[in-house]
Amino acid sequence: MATATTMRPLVSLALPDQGAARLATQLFLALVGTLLLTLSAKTKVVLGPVDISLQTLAVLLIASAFGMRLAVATLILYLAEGAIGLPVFQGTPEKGIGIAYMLGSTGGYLAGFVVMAAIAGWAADRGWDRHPGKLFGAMLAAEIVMMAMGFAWLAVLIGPEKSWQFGVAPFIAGDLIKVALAASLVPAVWALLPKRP
Ligand SMILES: O=C(O)CCCC[C@@H]1SC[C@@H]2NC(=O)N[C@@H]21
Repeated sequence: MATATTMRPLVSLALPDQGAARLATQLFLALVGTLLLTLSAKTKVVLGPVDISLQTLAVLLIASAFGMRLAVATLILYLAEGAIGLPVFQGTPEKGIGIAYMLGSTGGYLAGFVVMAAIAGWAADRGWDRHPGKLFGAMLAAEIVMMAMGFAWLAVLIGPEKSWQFGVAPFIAGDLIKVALAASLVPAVWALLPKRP
């Protein structure tokens, strides 16, 4: 149910108001979102147990364009595709597939993507996607939570020192740039759209 604090995210401009058409469009968007996530996972620089990729940028863009509910559904669909063995993740199929892969070195980030989408989508639902400063703050919080989850799981597997060395330190600068990019892009799209009453 909509509340007084709920604003419509970008995707609402393309969504039918109700009924089967709305559901079908949401399903289509979720599938397109998982394709984008797969492409972003494969756009990578190989480093070691965890590689550099564009996944955080994709998660943040999807979340701020879709809003919390559709973004979380999209991320869950993405994880489900991976769980049944589709090669949608950074290291699939070469480092394994399915649940076995998801319990490996990048499992914490994969779970973290869902929380990241929820935080950034929550901000978009409150109209923060129109303001670069507010959106940057929310996306930075989302990034920190996701990285903490990635770090914690990797620390269980290889210890905290190595987890910091291989799972956090190499990504700080690049991920900050992705956060800044996502936080600028979405408000810029809103600014280009004709003002609605
Ligand atoms: O196996 C996967 O598909 C998940 C890979 C997670 C990569 C993490 S996300 C945060 C950090 N930034 C990057 O560019 N790579 C790592």
